[in-house]
Amino acid sequence: MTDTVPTATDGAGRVTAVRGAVLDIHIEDGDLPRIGHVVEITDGDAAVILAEVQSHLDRSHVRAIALMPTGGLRRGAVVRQTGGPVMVPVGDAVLGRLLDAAGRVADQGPPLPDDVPRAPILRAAPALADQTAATDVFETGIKVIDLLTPLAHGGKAAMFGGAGVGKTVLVMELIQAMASGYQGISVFAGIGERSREGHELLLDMRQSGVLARTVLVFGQMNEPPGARWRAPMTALAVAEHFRDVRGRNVLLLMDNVFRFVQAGMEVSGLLGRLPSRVGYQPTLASEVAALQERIASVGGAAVTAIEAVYVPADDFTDPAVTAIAGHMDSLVVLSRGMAAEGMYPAVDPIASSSTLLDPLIVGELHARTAERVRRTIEHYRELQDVISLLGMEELGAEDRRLAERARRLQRFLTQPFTVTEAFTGTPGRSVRLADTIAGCRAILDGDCDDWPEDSLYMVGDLEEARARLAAS
Ligand SMILES: Nc1ncnc2c1ncn2[C@@H]1O[C@H](COP(=O)(O)OP(=O)(O)OP(=O)(O)O)[C@@H](O)[C@H]1O
Repeated sequence: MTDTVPTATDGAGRVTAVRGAVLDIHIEDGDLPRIGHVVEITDGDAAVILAEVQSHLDRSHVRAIALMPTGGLRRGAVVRQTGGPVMVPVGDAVLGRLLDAAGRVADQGPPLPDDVPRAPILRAAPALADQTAATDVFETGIKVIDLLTPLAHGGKAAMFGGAGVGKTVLVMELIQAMASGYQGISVFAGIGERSREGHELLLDMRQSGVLARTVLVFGQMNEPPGARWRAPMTALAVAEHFRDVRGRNVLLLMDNVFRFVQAGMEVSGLLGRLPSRVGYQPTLASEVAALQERIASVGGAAVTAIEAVYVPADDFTDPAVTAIAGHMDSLVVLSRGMAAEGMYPAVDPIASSSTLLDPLIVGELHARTAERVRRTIEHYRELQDVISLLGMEELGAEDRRLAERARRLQRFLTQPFTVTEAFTGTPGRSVRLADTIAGCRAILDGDCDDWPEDSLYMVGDLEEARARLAAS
C-alpha cells in the first residue's frame, strides 16, 4: 500500500512523437513499462514531465498521456521508467497543503520533507467483504437535505445540476457546515473547474481554520486532460492513507466529477479510441466505477464523499450522469426552475432521493414527514397547470389548502447560506433535524395557514419565522 518511490528500472527510452498531451516513446532496450505505470521525461534543463503509459504500440514503442503541460518538449527527450504508477505524498505532511495531480505541492509553501510517505494513485477498491455499509445519518444543518435526502456517514452523495444552479455554492456550504464541526480529515479534489474558485476555497479554508485538517488536490480546467483525469485518484490516494494507515474518518469532496469523465473522454479520443454513446469513451462505466468503488468505508474508518456533478444541457439522461448516479446513496438534484424563482438551495424535493430515507434507518417520524412533504409538493405540481390557467381561486377547497401548504413548505425549505452571506447580506443558518421535522409538520398540519408565505422564506427554524412575523 504505502511505499517509497520506486527505483528506476532498465528500459530507458526516448520520446519519438509529441502530439499535445500524447507522447510516443521508444524503449531502447529492456522491458516496456506496464500500462498504468509512469515514466519521467527530461529534456535538458526543462522541468521533468510525468506521463502515464496507456498502450503498447509494438515491441519497443509505448504511447503515454502526459500529466503536465508538454509545451517546449522535443523529440529525443530522455525517458526513464519509474517501475510503478504515479506515487503521491500522503500523511500528516500534506495536511494544509495544495497538491497537483502528480502530487507536487502547488501552494508556494515549503517543500515536503524527503521522507514523506508516498502511495500509488491507481489501486483496486477494497474487497466487498471488508467494506462496511453506510447507515448512520450525517446531519448537515441544511433543512431540505437533512429532511429529504439525508447523507450517510460513510456514504456517497452527489449534487447534480446544470450550469449555474448552485452546485459549487452547495458543496462549499457543506464544507463549512460539516468540516468545521467534523473531527476527521477533509480531502478536496478540484477537477476541471475554474482556478479562481480553487483559490477562493483555499483562502476561505485558511480563514475558517479548517485548512490545517484539509488536503487540497487540484487538476483545474487550464490543465491538460491527464491532470484532470488523475486528480481525483490522487485525492483518493491521500484519503485512503488516512483511512487505512491512520484509521481516521475522511470527508472527500469533489467538484466536479463530470469533468473527470470529460477528461477521460479527451484522453480516449487522443489515444484514437472510437467513441461510444453520445461521444463518450467506451470505457465510461468502468472508469466511473474505478473511481467510485474506491470510495468505501473499511473497518472502523469511514470515507464520506460529497460530489458535485455538472449535468450537460440539463439532460439527466446523459450517460455520464447516469453512470455516476448509479453509485450514489444520496442524489441531490438541483432544479433550474427553483433557482430561477430564488428558491435556494434549489434542491428538487421530488427528483432528489436517498437510500437512507427508510423508517428503519431514520425513524418513523422522519420518514413519514418526508413522505408527506413530498406528496404535498407533488400534488401542488400536478395542480400547477390549472393554477396557471385559472388561478388558485378556481381550485376546490381541499386542493387549495394543499397548494397553499405546499407553497409554504417550499419556502420553509429555503435557507440562507454562510457562503453566500457576502452577496445576500443574510447570515447563514444551520437547523437541527428535529427542528426541521417539527417545522414541516406544523406547516403540514395547518398551524401556519394564516402566516404570509414570505415569513417562511429564507429562515432557519419555525421559531425564527414566528419571531419575524411578530416583528412585522
Ligand atoms: N444558496 C444560494 N443562495 C443564494 N444564491 C445562490 C445560492 N446558490 C447559488 N446561488 C447563485 O447562483 C450562482 C451560481 O452558483 P454556482 O456557482 O454554485 O453554480 P454551479 O452550478 O456550480 O455553476 P457552474 O456549473 O457554472 O460551476 C451563484 O453565483 C449565486 O448567485
